[in-house]
Amino acid sequence: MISTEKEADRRTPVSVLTGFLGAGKTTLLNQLLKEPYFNDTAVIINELGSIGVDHHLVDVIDEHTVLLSAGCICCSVQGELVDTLKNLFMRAINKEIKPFKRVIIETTGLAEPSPVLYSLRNDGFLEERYRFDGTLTVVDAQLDLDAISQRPEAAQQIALADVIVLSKTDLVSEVQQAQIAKQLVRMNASAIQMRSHDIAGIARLIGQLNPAQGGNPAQKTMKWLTGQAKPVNPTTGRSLLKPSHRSLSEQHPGISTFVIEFDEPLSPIRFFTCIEAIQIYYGKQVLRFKGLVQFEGKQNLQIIQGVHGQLYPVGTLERQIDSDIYSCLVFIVDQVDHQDIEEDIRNILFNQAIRSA
Ligand SMILES: Nc1nc2c(ncn2[C@@H]2O[C@H](COP(=O)(O)OP(=O)(O)OP(=O)(O)O)[C@@H](O)[C@H]2O)c(=O)[nH]1
Repeated sequence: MISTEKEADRRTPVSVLTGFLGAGKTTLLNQLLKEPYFNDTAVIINELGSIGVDHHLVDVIDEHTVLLSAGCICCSVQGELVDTLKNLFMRAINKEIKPFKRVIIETTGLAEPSPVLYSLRNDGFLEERYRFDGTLTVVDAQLDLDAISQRPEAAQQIALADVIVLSKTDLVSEVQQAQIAKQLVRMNASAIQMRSHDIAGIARLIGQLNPAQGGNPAQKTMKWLTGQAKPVNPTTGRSLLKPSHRSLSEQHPGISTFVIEFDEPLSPIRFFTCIEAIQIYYGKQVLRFKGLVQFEGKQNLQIIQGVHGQLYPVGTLERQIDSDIYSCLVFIVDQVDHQDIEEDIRNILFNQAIRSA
């Protein structure tokens, strides 16, 4: 019965890939896009910073990859998302791009996924052509879930998940994995739990969740959408279904993002000394930083990734990018003055001094 209904629905499925800052969304997306099944996938990447980095980190960049930058789909760029979905459809119809069979939207780490659902259901053009397929939420297995769930965005992403993908399981013990899995069940009992290394298993789920046809366990999401449950943010009491059109700082109090650009190659020793000092000095106030950095003596840009105080192994961007940027670092911080941190970074990098505490 369900499969007949599924066959009847020819609309393009739209899956939302979400998860808190640095959880591993882009890493998972890259792995999924390597699967032949995902060849005909349109990807929409939403980034907070005014200079996007993530789209450079996605390995398969083609005409189907669209960047929505400088805002969060749950705040300022919701209209842009609607236009992007319309444009993709029209460009495929007009044979400007190859037809695509599914869409994956990678949200920012601060996004509440529900406004995406709102957009799909409240725009006649989109509703006829696209169907919401479900939300995959990536959760970093290293994180202290009690602490992270204090952030309303993170709690929301987990609560709305149809599939929870536990990432970085290689960095924690089996016991810790079992503990976090139990905690996640308490936060969302209906979501399917997967491990991020099970790419084939995750791939099989995408496009098949289809909450509207009851084929998926995340009834909660659909109840929220259809008004059978009260769709409010448990922390703020704010409706989850209305688009907010608020700025980043209004929507996510205390959190802000900024970009530091460098117009000369950096000394790697100074750079890593600087990052360590900044992490010690600002601690958990630096939620996330990432960037592309040109080091002295290196031909390719290096990929820098930091998540909640942890610097990840540096990667190399194998291809050249068409950009005016020499090196840039995007920071997402909580209650930090941008000028202070930028001054500290430039001081350590170029003058070897830091403000006293
Ligand atoms: N060891 C390990 N590292 C991982 C895993 N998944 C992601 N990472 C690393 O975690 C860092 C952040 O990963 P991303 O995929 O960029 O995270 P994200 O959720 O896309 O980040 P934002 O878009 O900034 O919120 C990178 O350095 C990844 O290499 C994993 O399963 N194991």
